[in-house]
Amino acid sequence: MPIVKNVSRAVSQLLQSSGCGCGISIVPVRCIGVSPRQVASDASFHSVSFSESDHPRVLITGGLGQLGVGLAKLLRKRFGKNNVILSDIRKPADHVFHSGPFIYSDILDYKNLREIVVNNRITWLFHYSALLSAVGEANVPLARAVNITGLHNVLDIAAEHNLRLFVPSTIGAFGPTSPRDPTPDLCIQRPRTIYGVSKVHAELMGEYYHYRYGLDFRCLRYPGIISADSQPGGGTTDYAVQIFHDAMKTGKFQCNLKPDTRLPMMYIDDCLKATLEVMEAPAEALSMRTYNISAMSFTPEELAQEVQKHVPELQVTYNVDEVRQAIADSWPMNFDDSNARRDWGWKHDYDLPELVSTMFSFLGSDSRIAQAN
Ligand SMILES: NC(=O)c1ccc[n+]([C@@H]2O[C@H](COP(=O)([O-])OP(=O)(O)OC[C@H]3O[C@@H](n4cnc5c(N)ncnc54)[C@H](O)[C@@H]3O)[C@@H](O)[C@H]2O)c1
Ligand SMILES: C[C@@H](O)[C@H](N)C(=O)O
Repeated sequence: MPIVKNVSRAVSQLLQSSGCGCGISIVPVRCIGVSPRQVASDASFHSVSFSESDHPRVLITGGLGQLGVGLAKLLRKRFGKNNVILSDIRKPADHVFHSGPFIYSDILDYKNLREIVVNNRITWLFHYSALLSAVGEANVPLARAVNITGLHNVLDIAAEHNLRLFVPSTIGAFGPTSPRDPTPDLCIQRPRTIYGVSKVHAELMGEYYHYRYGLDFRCLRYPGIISADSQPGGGTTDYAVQIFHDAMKTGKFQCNLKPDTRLPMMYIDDCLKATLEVMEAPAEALSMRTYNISAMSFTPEELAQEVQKHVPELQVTYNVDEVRQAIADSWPMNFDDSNARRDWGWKHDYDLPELVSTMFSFLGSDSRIAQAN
């Protein structure tokens, strides 16, 4: 990107040499005073050691959703329990609260977020707070606030405090005019959901802050993620998690997408592995700042067939949700992640058969399988 780099360098030089005392900053520092709310930002964080170490000090926003608790577990194994703070606006379950530092953080509260970053000397931020595709369509003003205004807060704080920032994007950042089979990293992006629009905005703003202010922004476009011990938060791909629970509990599953709706999907361990890998990749390895990642792609019918290998009596019916179906029909069917594979060595571990057997071993399917045989 020689032109972009030159523009960025020229703007920085201009601002540095202006000497006008007008307060123009090369990072987007917001002029705010002391927070009137003296929030004890490190209230649940007394055991933190502030000794210097090589490990990053991590904050995860929106950490009580489908992906955040698993990410915290992985990062704590790598960097130490007290170097990773989970945050959310919800109350954590006991086992989550006792598994490591947890803190209240509303990403719409800029000053509180800044206090948390400063008081805990955060160096890496994983920004997971979001309203997903289906719940976003049900409450557009809230989705716009959380997904767009929240991102602005995070970007400014990350740039101001020199953080390495991870923001996940999604297959939902593409739309009906994008090539769908396969979908490359760089192509038309005209999504038709507020979720998708906010994620394209996040990709572009993050990359802009990278080139303009030097922010170390890293972004992966996740497929639909499938996990056993956490529930999805209201997306279009949720059916692919629900089928396992219903197969186990009732042996009946009603799918809200048509049987031939093909979407890219991934097991959570692969998703979290990719997230850590891209954050640890040397900057020189990254030819881009936003990458597709892919593992498998299937339809509800294909997933049901694989599930029936474990629960043969499973009955699947279809009751299509028009909103979700329209969203799914506009999304990629297959994701081209060749750039991630080439640049930083991305490689998935789970294809459909491994995904399904792993889900059942987590959910303890043995009794049902035994019954079926
Ligand atoms: N799960 C997937 O299939 C998937 C796929 C692609 C991308 N992603 C992205 O990964 C990230 C995490 O996804 P997830 O599935 O865990 O989402 P989720 O919906 O399960 O969790 C999102 C969390 O954000 C929190 N939140 C909402 N408003 C907030 C606010 N004002 N301040 C702070 N937190 C707030 C919620 O309480 C919730 O715990 C999201 O950005 C999502 O877009 C997820
Ligand atoms: C694909 C992803 O972004 C999310 N699971 C959704 O369906 O909205």
